[in-house]
This record gives sequence, structure tokens and C-alpha cells, in this order.
Amino acid sequence: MRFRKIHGAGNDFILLSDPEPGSQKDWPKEAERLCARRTGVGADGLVISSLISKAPALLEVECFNADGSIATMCGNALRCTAWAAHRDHGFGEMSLRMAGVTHEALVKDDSIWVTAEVGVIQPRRVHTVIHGKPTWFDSAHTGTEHVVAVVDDVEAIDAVMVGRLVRHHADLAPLGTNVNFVQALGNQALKIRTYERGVEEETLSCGSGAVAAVVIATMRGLVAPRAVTVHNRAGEPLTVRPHSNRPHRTQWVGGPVTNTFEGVLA
Ligand SMILES: N[C@H](CCC[C@H](N)C(=O)O)C(=O)O
Repeated sequence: MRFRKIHGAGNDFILLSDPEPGSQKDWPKEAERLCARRTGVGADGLVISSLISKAPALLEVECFNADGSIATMCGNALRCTAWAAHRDHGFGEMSLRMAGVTHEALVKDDSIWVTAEVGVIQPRRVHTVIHGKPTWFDSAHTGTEHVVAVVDDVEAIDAVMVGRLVRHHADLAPLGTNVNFVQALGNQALKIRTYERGVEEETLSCGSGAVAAVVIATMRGLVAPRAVTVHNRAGEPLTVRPHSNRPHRTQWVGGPVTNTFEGVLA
């Protein structure tokens, strides 16, 4: 089976486009096997896209985290899928359906944009002590579970240690959460680090996490409700901006996608 190894601002995936109907697999198990960094291809997740229709352009997208769990929303996986659909079918605009939610996608110059739906926001959802300092995390549902703490210096945080602690916090069980640490940076910019549930590691960037960070930073008055640059570990910033038709409900997240290599699975 052919695959692409592709990343959206450092968040990397194995992308299978239209796997043959006969090749139906146990995808959670395949995700675990293929995403393993030493014994597999290595990735944060496995993405399977199926073309539903060409006019209008619509694809169904499934995303499995590296541990085999389902991601109900993955902004970077959607951006990578849109890049591939542009390459394969020439689509400049399309709809991508993931976990029952339809996202808009747009290919514009070197940036690939997708929409994220913003759900429940809960200020001060969970509390913990980071390096001796009491810290609150707000939560924002952006298609999947995210919590966000605003900190003075993201570099000073042990993101894996604290991320794991909060991800397993009893107040957030049984679902758990993705964990974001955010720092305000000058005008309309944030710096972020994300610990991802399902990868159970810090990843280099996270689309839905960037959206959650901007929603919380806006609520807290750190940025204004317009385009915000979110600097990540990859050094390939994502931009988050409100959708013009429904600015309170929907955000666009955009940035680069890189197709690293293509191959055939053994
Ligand atoms: N990296 C993804 C989010 C994956 C979410 C996943 N870790 C989960 O909640 O299960 C993104 O770009 O939006």
C-alpha cells in the first residue's frame, strides 16, 4: 500500500489516500505499528482519507493517534490531507469530514488552511503546581479536548512532565486532555508548547491546540480577536484567525505542509 510521510508544521503523519476497499485493516493496530519511531515508519498519527465526491470536493478523513486511539479533530492532519487532495485532484477549496464534523479547507499559496469549530470554554478548569508555582489551566474544546495555561516562559516548563500530570488529572478523567502552555509574545503573537494525548509526548505543533491557545488568549485579553501568529517547537508558525461568517464559533488555522517522502508499506 502506498503512503505519504507528511508533516503540518512539524506534526507528522503517515497518510493513506484512498486505500483499496479490499485492504480494510485494523487501523488502530496499524497506527500503533506504523507510527512506532524505531520499528515503523514513525509518526504522530496515521491518517486515512477517502474521496467522497469531486464536485463538490469532499473527503472523509480518519485520524488515529500513535497509540491507536481516535483523534476526533486534528488540524494538522486535515491540513496535510488538503495538501494531498490539492496535489492529487487539483482542489483549491474542499470540505473535509472528520468524526462527523465538516471542515472547510483552503489551499492558498504556500499555506494550507482548515476550519476548527470552537465548543465549550471553561476558565480555570484544572489546577496544578508547576515548579512550585500554582497554575490554572482553562479548557477549550476545539473538536477535541484541550487545556491551556498562560505562563511567563514556555521554555522554562518541563512540558512532558507537567503535560503528563495534567493529562491524567483526576478532574479530567476518563477522557483526559491535550495540554498546552502558552506565552504572550509582542503584538498578536503567542509561543506554544503542546503535550498531546494519544501521542503521549510533546509534539512540534498542534493545529487544534493552536486554536485553543488563541481562544483562551483572546478571552484573557492577551491578543485581539484577529489573526494571531502561534510560534511552535518546529519553528514553522501557524496562524489562527476568526472565520468571517461566524467568528465566535469557527476559527481558521493555516501554515505550511511538507511532503517528506512517499513509499510502499511492506
Ligand atoms: N495534533 C492535532 C491534534 C490531535 C489531537 C489528539 N492528540 C487527540 O486529542 O486525541 C492537531 O493538529 O490538531
